[in-house]
Amino acid sequence: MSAVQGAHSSSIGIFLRVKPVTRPSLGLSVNDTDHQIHFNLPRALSLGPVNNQRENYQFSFNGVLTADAKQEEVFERVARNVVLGTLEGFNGTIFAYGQTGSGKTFTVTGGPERYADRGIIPRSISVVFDEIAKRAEFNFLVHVSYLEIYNEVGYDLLDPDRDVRSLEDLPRVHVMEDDDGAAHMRNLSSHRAASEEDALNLLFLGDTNRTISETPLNQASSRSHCIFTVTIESRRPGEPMVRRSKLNLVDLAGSERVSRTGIDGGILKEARYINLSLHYLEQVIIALQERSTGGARGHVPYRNSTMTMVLRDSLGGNCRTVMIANITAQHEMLDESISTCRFAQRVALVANQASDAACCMVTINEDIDPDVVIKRLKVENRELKDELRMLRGEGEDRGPLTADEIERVTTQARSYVEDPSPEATLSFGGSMLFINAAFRALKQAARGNLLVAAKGQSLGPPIPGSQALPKGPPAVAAPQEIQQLTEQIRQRDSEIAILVGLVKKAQAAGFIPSSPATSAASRPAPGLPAANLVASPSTGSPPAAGPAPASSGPGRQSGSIRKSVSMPVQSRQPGLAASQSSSLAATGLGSLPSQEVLADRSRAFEAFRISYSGNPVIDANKAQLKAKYDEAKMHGQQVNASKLSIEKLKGQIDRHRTYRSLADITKGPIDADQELEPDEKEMRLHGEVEQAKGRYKEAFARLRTLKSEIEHLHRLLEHNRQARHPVTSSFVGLRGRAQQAPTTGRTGSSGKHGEPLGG
Ligand SMILES: Nc1ncnc2c1ncn2[C@@H]1O[C@H](COP(=O)(O)OP(=O)(O)OP(=O)(O)O)[C@@H](O)[C@H]1O
Repeated sequence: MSAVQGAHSSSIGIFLRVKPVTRPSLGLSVNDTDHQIHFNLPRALSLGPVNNQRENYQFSFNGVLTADAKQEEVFERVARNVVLGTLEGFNGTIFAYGQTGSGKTFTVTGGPERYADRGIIPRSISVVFDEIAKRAEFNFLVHVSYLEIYNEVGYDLLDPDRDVRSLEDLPRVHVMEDDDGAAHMRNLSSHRAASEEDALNLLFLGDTNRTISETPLNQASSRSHCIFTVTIESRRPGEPMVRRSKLNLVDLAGSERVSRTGIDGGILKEARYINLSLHYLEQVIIALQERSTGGARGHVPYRNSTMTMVLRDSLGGNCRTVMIANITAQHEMLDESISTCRFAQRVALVANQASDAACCMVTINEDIDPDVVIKRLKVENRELKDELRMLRGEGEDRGPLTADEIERVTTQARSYVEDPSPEATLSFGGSMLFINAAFRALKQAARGNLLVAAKGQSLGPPIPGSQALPKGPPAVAAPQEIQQLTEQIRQRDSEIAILVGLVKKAQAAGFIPSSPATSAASRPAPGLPAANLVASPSTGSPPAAGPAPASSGPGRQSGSIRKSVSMPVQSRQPGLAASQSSSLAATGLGSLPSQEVLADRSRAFEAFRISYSGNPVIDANKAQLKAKYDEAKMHGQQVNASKLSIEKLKGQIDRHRTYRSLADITKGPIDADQELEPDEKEMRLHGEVEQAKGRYKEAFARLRTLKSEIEHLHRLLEHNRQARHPVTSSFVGLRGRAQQAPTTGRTGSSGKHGEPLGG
């Protein structure tokens, strides 16, 4: 017998994710093509919450992620659209539901070991900032908050000022409801994240607080809910309309129920939730499901628990919501997996927003920003006052026009005269000062024309403050002038070639990392032979091949190098080496000895290296920096190893407690609210967890210190280079860019949420 339940007309998307196990149950088969999962239970296993007579169960989802699905696929199929929606102003929620150990945290946050294991949160952060970079026409503001709810109490995971040792050290958050029933978190901090790295650092801080604050008895990761929220605000510059949206990424507590069997073994009841608030979540879902399917249920019991209040907008509200049902393919867990699938089917029947919402009725959250409107009205007000004053013929309370203003008026008047279009206008607002200056400029133009007509007879001196308007076609530069300029350009190219050579040498010597910018810079501009970039510095003569100077080509890289190198301008005459040498000497490089040395780039660089007085200091700093990096790597490995061992131990504790709960049940009726006291084995495991945490904290604290020491050393190095050697600041600029490239990409993701990886 089988039961098929549909999931396709819902506005809450449901996805199934199956966690890989070494020996998957034969009673479970997943079909990714029709998005279904089948359970086939032998009668003997039909215990616990599983229905008494049925052996086959079948559930449909919007998508099924099999055990071999990678984190990237999960993000693309489940999360990307929701995340993109938040950039358009739609609220979004993604929540993971499933029993303890089924892979919720792995799915939402990610695994601690490999970069590829990053979960939905760090990937969403990347997408948010990538998309922001693409939308230059908008101004964005991103804020992050991280809330943990344990035993109905909310805790702020992002308080940077506290030394967190237990959950109680975290600031408490209170959920308040306004008149419209919307939930507001009092005391939950919200942090500005200006970049992906900022947001990843906040995630890392929250996860660290989450790990450290667990106490042996609360088992917080399994029994608490965590909600990472990204708030996005966007507007076009100067426009009053502002869009605000929220992305909630939710890792729910373990959903397992302790089940019990009636005396006759036939009647099965759900007896006890490990977490009561999930029971209330189910109540809310049932009420919403009844309401969505036209049932009589009017009241939705959101207020019964903190978590349902927080998620109120995501369930039956104005939000694009997706649920991930995490199950494990382990045979012993099939009853819990069926229970998770069944819950997902209920969720799939909930329609968000209005009752007529068969499809997504979620609305964009747009508001008028009163600040912008006020600013605009003030400007309008000022303009109107000016106009009024002009119409009344009142004087302007300012002095005469400045030379720049007169120049601007004259230029505008000239463009006006030159514009053949009958629609051309000349406007200076209400200012009589400007209008008069424009008249003077026009008069001058008219007199100029008369002058031409009168064959060169002047009508008098030009009007002070105005410029003669052009009387003919623009002057063509003299051939000598062109030649002189071409010569200057060639000399510049030679200077650049020398500096590019120096940069390469500096890279080879480990001064600066090689960057695409420098290597691209050393390539010739398109259409130019390579010889163009390595012209002989001793003569400053043009390169043998390639008649066009580098600057005339469209090579953008060459142009950018030119900008970043601050060479003195005097070297307009032949004899580059002399001017080059003096300019270098002026910057602390010492003088480059001769044209002969300069002709050989390796010798020139060596001369530069030796003459550079700051060298030993830099070398010492570099050695120190390397030592710090080595140490950081070691502590990074320690942090990861401790984290892994904490997770393993927690898994053991969970399993041990589950066995004990089941053993209790077989002995007779149990009190649903009574906590299991830890036994000897559990206490021992908790002790080991505490030790691992100690190691984790110690290594993490050292890492933190090292981070600031490393940053400090980097600053010192940059300072040394820039202060002593302004010319090489262009190298530093290149180096800075080369360093930034990876940071803006994935710095924070070198491990789980940016924590360092051992490797
Ligand atoms: N898809 C997966 N691939 C590889 N490892 C996984 C996968 N899913 C989970 N794991 C591993 O299984 C273990 C338990 O997973 P996880 O902590 O994510 O479970 P959970 O459902 O969040 O448990 P809890 O309710 O206790 O928080 C972790 O070591 C995790 O790295």
